[in-house]
Amino acid sequence: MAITESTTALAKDQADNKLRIKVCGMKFAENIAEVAMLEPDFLGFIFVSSSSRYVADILDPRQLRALPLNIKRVGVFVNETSATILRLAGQYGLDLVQLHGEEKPEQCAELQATGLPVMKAFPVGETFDFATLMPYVSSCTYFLFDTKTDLRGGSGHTFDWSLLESYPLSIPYFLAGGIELSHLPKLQELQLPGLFAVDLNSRFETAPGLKNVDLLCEMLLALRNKPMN
Ligand SMILES: O=C(O)c1ccccc1N[C@@H]1O[C@H](COP(=O)(O)O)[C@@H](O)[C@H]1O
Repeated sequence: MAITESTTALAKDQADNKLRIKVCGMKFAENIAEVAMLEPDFLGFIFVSSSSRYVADILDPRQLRALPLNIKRVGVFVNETSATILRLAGQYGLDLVQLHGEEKPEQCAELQATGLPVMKAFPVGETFDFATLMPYVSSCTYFLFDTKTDLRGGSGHTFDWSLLESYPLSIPYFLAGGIELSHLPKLQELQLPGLFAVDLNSRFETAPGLKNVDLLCEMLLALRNKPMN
């Protein structure tokens, strides 16, 4: 798919102004099929070998390619080469890649130029300097904000979401980091400019990569009709 087609297709997704939901860190075929029945907008797969959610040595790529088309497949990478990302994106039929390391704007641009949309993740500490985002504006379809910790991701910790109240850009973003069921009332009230999706991962697990389907079902049903902001 050419860059203009892929970004236009994703932009069309935003037309109804509904908050999107990504369930990340999926690993096991049966669990993936159960979670897919809940119809999240995005399912995420970790291609980082140091993660306990690493998927590449356990999941048959055909199972990922067989997911319903309305669920976008997101591959999560940390400081991986573009050649490897593109190879795995083709093999697993990824719709989008989430770059969770120190990837440069040039690499994001290189990947997007092939027609593969890029979501660049940024760690958020006690403060966040939005100027950090500027070099990435022309080379990313989405941003993702996750809690800054010693881990690369999947920490289970939240950050102060009110830091995003002054988000100054038009690029939509995913909110990540330790989101759990108890945050539901806060999420339902949340009004953040640019917020496009919430990302659910370790707080919905019974073991790394194994999601609690009942817990996710409760969260997805409650968030399904929430407007983005
Ligand atoms: O989940 C992982 O193991 C992981 C490893 C390396 C990079 C990113 C990873 N996960 C991402 O982390 C965020 C937040 O997860 P959590 O809710 O705090 O568990 C999420 O976007 C995952 O995609």
